[in-house]
Amino acid sequence: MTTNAPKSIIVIFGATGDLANRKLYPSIYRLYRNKELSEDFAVIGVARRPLTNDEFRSNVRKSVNHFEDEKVDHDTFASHFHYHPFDVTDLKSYQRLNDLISTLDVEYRTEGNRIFYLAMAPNFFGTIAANLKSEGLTTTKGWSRLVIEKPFGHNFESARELNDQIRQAFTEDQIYRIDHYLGKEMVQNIEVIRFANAIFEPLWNNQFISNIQITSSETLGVEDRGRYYESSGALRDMVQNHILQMMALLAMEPPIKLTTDEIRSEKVKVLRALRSITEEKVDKYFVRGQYDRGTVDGNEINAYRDSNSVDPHSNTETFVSGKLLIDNFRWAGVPFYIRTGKRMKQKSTEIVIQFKDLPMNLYYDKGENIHPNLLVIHIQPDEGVTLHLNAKKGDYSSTSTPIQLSYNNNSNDKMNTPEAYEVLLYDCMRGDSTNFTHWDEVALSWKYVDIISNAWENKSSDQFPNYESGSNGPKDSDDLLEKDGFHWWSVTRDD
Ligand SMILES: NC(=O)C1=CN([C@@H]2O[C@H](COP(=O)(O)OP(=O)(O)OC[C@H]3O[C@@H](n4cnc5c(N)ncnc54)[C@H](OP(=O)(O)O)[C@@H]3O)[C@@H](O)[C@H]2O)C=CC1
Ligand SMILES: O=C1O[C@H](COP(=O)(O)O)[C@@H](O)[C@H](O)[C@H]1O
Repeated sequence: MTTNAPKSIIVIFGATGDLANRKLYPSIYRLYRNKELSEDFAVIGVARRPLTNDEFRSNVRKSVNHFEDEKVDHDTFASHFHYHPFDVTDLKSYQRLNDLISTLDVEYRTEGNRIFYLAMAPNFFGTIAANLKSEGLTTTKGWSRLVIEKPFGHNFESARELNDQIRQAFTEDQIYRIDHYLGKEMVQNIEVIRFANAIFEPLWNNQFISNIQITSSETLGVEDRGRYYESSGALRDMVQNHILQMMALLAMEPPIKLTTDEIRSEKVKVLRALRSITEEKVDKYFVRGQYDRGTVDGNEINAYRDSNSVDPHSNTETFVSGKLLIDNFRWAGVPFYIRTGKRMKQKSTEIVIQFKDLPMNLYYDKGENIHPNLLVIHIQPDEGVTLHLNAKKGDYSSTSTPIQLSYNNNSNDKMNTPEAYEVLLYDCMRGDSTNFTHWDEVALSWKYVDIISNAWENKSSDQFPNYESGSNGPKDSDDLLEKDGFHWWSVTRDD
């Protein structure tokens, strides 16, 4: 991060909600504490409930009170926050919001710069964007930007409709579609590992890589989001966005420059090269699962179907694994296996790149079990990289043993690793949209995922629930790789 702190007013729609309190206020606090945000910033919170400025500031202070940082005066920090209650569907209220922005613009010297952050249910996105435009809030002497939370649509058609609505009010370069995985330190590190190291890029292709595995497992269940999750499921919730984004970063060609447009254009090419499957073949390439009761971290867990706001006969998947193929020169024949699920054994996001075996390995002749070379990118909770190699055992024999070269980002500088939302907010203020998703990426991802979700919607599973809470998902997911002669590399510490 540079120290060139941008000046702006951030208007948060949904200011009393979970996302604002749990993620956005702490992120703004950390930017402020790290002096990445100048004193010239103001936040306007919008929601319906009738709070005073003081009550709102007190809520903001509560959301950051776990930072016991003596260098920061929490009252001074909270004094930058202002509350403006109204129903976002009420067109008349936008004029008053505009007046408040103009007043604060002078007070905080923010030079007309405005960020509109839509931390609200997606059915409001289009209305808010249209109202901002029609009431003149997007016309300013500085810049105005729109940050949109997920989900961006429910399928390609609804995403296109939403995009058309938003594009009536904002240009593509003013729109920042959040995918919080793109703000994670080690996801951003994929490009650096690939393009700043001479040893990997020459091997990064189908001649040397046998398969790539992306796993994002969670121990949490659907919590109190049953209503949203019932209409989403793991495929829309995690695969359409986070998983396909990580895959695109792993598979893209080196961009000619590290600019937003060049990187995006390479990612788009990967998504275009994804081999589309027909509805009939979905079950050959994808496995779905739903958690049953079980034990996670020593706690007894109920089945998904027993969660709040979930249909007791629900057919929603809480687990997906799949085999993706990319039809281009670099990746022809290399499966990308993906896996994500709730209530699994461990919270972990990891990428494993498995290299092909040597054409003739002299140690096989000696009956030794040579471990394949793996490059593991640990996204979370551990952050780092491990390279699995073989070396001589430290004894008098000449036998080999697997060894690991590890870099652990957490142990180096854990306290300073920025939160994903913090990085993304900061990027938005600087006008850098590299780590946000372009419409073309969203559209292609939906088109790919729609075929799978249509197939599953047309044919309900008669096997749900099919994995125990606290496990690594259904057995079919293991079989998916076994058919190809592979297996999932473990993401759990105690396996
Ligand atoms: N929570 C999370 O961890 C994540 C959330 N998201 C996305 O972020 C968005 C917000 O989620 P979340 O914070 O959980 O939702 P919440 O339900 O917790 O918050 C919704 C907010 O919208 C306000 N609101 C609702 N209706 C209106 C209205 N008509 N006019 C003005 N304000 C209104 C509510 O305040 P009031 O009732 O006072 O009006 C509240 O502040 C969603 O799109 C979600 O998918 C994405 C990733 C993670
Ligand atoms: O977008 C989402 O992501 C979270 C997982 O995020 P992580 O940063 O904790 O890995 C997931 O729980 C949620 O269902 C989904 O909407």
